[in-house]
Amino acid sequence: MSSSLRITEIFYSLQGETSRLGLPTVFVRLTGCPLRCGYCDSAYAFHGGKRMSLAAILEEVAQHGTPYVCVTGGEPLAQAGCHALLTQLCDAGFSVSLETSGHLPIETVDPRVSRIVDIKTPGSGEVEKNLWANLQHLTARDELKLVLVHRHDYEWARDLLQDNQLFTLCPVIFSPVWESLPPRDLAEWVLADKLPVRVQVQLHKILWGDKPGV
Ligand SMILES: C[S@@+](CC[C@H](N)C(=O)[O-])C[C@H]1O[C@@H](n2cnc3c(N)ncnc32)[C@H](O)[C@@H]1O
Ligand SMILES: Nc1nc2[nH]cc(C(=O)O)c2c(=O)[nH]1
Ligand code: SF4
Ligand SMILES: [Mg+2]
Repeated sequence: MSSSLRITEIFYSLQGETSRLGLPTVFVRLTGCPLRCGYCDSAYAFHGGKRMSLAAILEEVAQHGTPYVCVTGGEPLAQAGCHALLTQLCDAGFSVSLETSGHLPIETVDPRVSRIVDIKTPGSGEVEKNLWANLQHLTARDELKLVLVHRHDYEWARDLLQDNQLFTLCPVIFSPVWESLPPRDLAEWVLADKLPVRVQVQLHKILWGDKPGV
């Protein structure tokens, strides 16, 4: 049934990631994910959730009275109805971003949406799930994100970006796995290599800790 979606949570917080960092934002977290990244901070969204109609989701989002909406999960694109949700949010005038694992096709996403496409690293345990064809669909309004577990992930990401000229497609974010890779180490590696990437630490976890609903 594509006119409803399974939803883990809808909440209002500061955007903690991407170039929209710090903006008051409504988050819609869709339930379910076909991947199992070892570091996942949203495993509570793998199962359960509440089935909601698109109209009910739109209504709850609108109640927060803020223009920025981030659709995430779980893996949002794993539910077919996600596309209609994204389009309806854009039609309603919201500025919409989508957090996706890069495992499912992004080219059918409404072009008004800013697509934040994760490239899964070896340290995630899910590197073989990357859908490399997605890279050819990225535009300047999208962002590439690499969440890094350790130095080996950093070198893998750096070499991938350099060998394939990925810096030119869209902004690139390097983010350390929370309380695993020290952010200062990542910062110093990027400075030493002079990489044109943005090092980003999850703002909401600095403010409120690692928990649902923030
Ligand atoms: C929970 S995922 C949901 C969207 C999608 N499944 C994905 O992986 O992009 C949202 C973002 O959080 C990142 N993330 C998950 N756990 C993390 C952690 N422990 N530390 C840093 N980033 C994390 C993911 O890599 C992804 O960029
Ligand atoms: N504040 C806040 N910002 C976020 N940006 C992306 C998130 C996500 O879980 O995808 C997230 C989240 O969970 N909380
Ligand atoms: S793809 Fe995203 S939601 Fe799924 S396990 Fe990985 S980080 Fe978690
Ligand atoms: Mg999160």
